[in-house]
Amino acid sequence: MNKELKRVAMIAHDGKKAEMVGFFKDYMDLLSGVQIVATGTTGSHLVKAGLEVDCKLSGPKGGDAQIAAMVAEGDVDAVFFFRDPLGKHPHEPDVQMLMRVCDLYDIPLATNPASGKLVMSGLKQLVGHN
Ligand SMILES: O=C(CO)COP(=O)(O)O
Repeated sequence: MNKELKRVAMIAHDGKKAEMVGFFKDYMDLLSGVQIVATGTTGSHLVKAGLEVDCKLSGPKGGDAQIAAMVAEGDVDAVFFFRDPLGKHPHEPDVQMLMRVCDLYDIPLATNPASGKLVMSGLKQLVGHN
């Protein structure tokens, strides 16, 4: 089945940012022409790695909430949110809200690189990408 892949969201807690940048370098081909939205600091790392990114606010300052709103409005096709299960996050309610909204609207949500790989391979099939 061929479907247009318009926009994906990328978010990583501090302990996972380097892993996220490495992860996405493997999917540059698939992502060419796909809009990327990210929380502020994650986005700045991805920009440094050569991606074009719509950077929202930093997560603790409302970035997760901004991306949740985009998901609710049907503007995001998949969310890659590499969470740090060992960290404490002052904006944990926003984190939970983003994940809840993904579940509510049945939007693929990968919270670690292993599930990220599976979502990416699903997206490849969806868009008929080799
Ligand atoms: O806190 C985050 C996700 O909850 C990520 O935010 P930053 O990308 O701004 O660090």
